[in-house]
Amino acid sequence: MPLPKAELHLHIEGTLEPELAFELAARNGVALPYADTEALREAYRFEDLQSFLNLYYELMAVLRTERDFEDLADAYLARAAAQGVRHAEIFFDPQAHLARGVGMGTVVEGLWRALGDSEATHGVSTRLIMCFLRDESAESALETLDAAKPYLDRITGVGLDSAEVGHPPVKFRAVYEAAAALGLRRVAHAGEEGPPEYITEALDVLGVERVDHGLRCMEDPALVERLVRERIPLTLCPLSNVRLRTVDVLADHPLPAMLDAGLVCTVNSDDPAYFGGYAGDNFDAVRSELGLDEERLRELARNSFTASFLEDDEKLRARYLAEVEAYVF
Ligand code: HPA
Ligand SMILES: [Zn+2]
Repeated sequence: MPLPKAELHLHIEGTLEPELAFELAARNGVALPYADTEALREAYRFEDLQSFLNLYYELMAVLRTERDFEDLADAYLARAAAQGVRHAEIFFDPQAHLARGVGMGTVVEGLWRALGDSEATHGVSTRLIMCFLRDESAESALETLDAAKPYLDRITGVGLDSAEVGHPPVKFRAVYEAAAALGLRRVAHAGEEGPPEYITEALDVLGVERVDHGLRCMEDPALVERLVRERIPLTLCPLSNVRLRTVDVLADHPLPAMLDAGLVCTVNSDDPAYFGGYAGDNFDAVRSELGLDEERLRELARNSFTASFLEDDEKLRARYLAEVEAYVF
């Protein structure tokens, strides 16, 4: 039995495996510019975040109907469950779909067809986090929040993703204020490719409760001290960092130093279909490549549940935490 864990940094569109991409392309009559799944996998050689995002947005063309989003989420939940994920807080990128003529209702209701009964079908509780694309305008983000208003009973929080450099958090001050007023939880990608100042700005201007990635905080000791003091969780994605060349090799990943510094780190998969592994694969990789011992792995699992947005179900959180403490490696 794998170590029980929560996944807090997972883009549902990034779970689109080549096999499912071709299946949905055939079902929807969409032509993909790749001969087969092998040729598509060949394209997974990324130079940086932008080269990944280009492919990530291109492949979304196959997602058209509620059933497509349901199948996508259902496939992810099955894989995640098999790797010990007991709770998943799942990002989605509505602007990438709205731009293709796929409505908010299709996306949210489609995902919900899988998420709504996932505790019963997969043994995985879920939350949905709607992300704004930071390389789109602030007005577009506000329009997206507006389009989501009929579905807020299904959406726990908002996030910020896509191309980071040149798109500082402050650009999204208004939409985060509006989201907070609607009672939504707030997270944001910061310090993946962008500078440590973006992390500070996400905290001070956007009021985020967790930082996605946050890796580059290590360049600013005063920021590390603050993150430790305020117990701000970071959702790290080790295999993603290697594939997007944020770190050269996994053995150089700062995770052990971050844990030693007292940061509340979690380990997640980001876009597992593209980056070579799901949540359990990321745990296995940091165990073998970074030499984390069992108590460090247990700490990461514990952090994943304490950092999760389970305030509306503390009994469930307590049950998960008890599973972590009782786990025998
Ligand atoms: O790793 C990521 N970073 C930023 N935006 C993203 N959108 C999907 N995955 C990512
Ligand atoms: Zn991400």
